[in-house]
Amino acid sequence: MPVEEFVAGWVSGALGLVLGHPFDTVKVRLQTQSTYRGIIDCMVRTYRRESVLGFFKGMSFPIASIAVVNSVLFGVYSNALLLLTATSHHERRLQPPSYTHVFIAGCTGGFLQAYCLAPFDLIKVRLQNQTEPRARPGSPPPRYRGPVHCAASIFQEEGPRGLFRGAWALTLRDTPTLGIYFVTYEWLCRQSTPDGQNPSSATVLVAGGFAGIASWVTATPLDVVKSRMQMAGLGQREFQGLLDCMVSSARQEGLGVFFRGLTINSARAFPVNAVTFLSYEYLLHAWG
Ligand SMILES: C[N+](C)(C)CCCC[C@H](N)C(=O)O
Repeated sequence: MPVEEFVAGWVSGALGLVLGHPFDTVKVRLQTQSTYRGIIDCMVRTYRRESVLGFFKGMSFPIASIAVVNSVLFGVYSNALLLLTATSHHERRLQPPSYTHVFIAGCTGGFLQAYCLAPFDLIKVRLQNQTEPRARPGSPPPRYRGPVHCAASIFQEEGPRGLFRGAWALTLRDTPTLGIYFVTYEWLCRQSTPDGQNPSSATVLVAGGFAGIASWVTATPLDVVKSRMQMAGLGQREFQGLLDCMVSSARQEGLGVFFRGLTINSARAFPVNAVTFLSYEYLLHAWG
């Protein structure tokens, strides 16, 4: 089994993540604090008070998890295509796989990465939703002191299965949308590249960016449901299941609820996935 794809997936995921983290910080602050007037106001105030470093708070944990998650996604995707079409990464430019094969391989990668991602994503969402200001002497400490403490508390309070809360919604979110991710990327690359040639760096950047947007736009409704199910069990309302969560959210807040965070997610998705695909292609080419 070729392993370069796993390593290239890991490195490219980490690069994309660093670039996207400032957007993620702004997104989380907008979602959890009501003092900002909008995206720009939040950026300006963060920069004034905390300098550029303010945008990179809390990045170490996602970096560790993206290493696992992205290497599984890209590694499984490429190896699934190898099984389906008997072509290696390099041979695929001359003998491009069908979009059906690309979609199946993408869904397989998405399905398996969702299971690795589930506990990491749960911890991230729980920590991101802690709105207490930084601990001051005398003030009660926040419920979770950090990622390790958060994982240990969930394990103790909700059992080992508690760590996989929302995993089903996450799997449903990621399986088809990562199929869409790779199909969009391949389609855009092929549109602007003569047959048999490697796509230019500019093409890879644009195709990767739009693949990220297409994937996030289609994933957003289930992203909202997933996050709500992950937060249940924390004294918030428990849902009977995924459908119950969807129906009651829509009833209470209208259909618009399924598109929360779409703008900032798309703004983040373009640079993150442009850089992810560019570095992935570059590394595999360099190891050629
Ligand atoms: C499937 N879903 C839309 C959830 C993610 C697709 C892109 C994954 C990428 N690591 C990123 O963070 O943007």
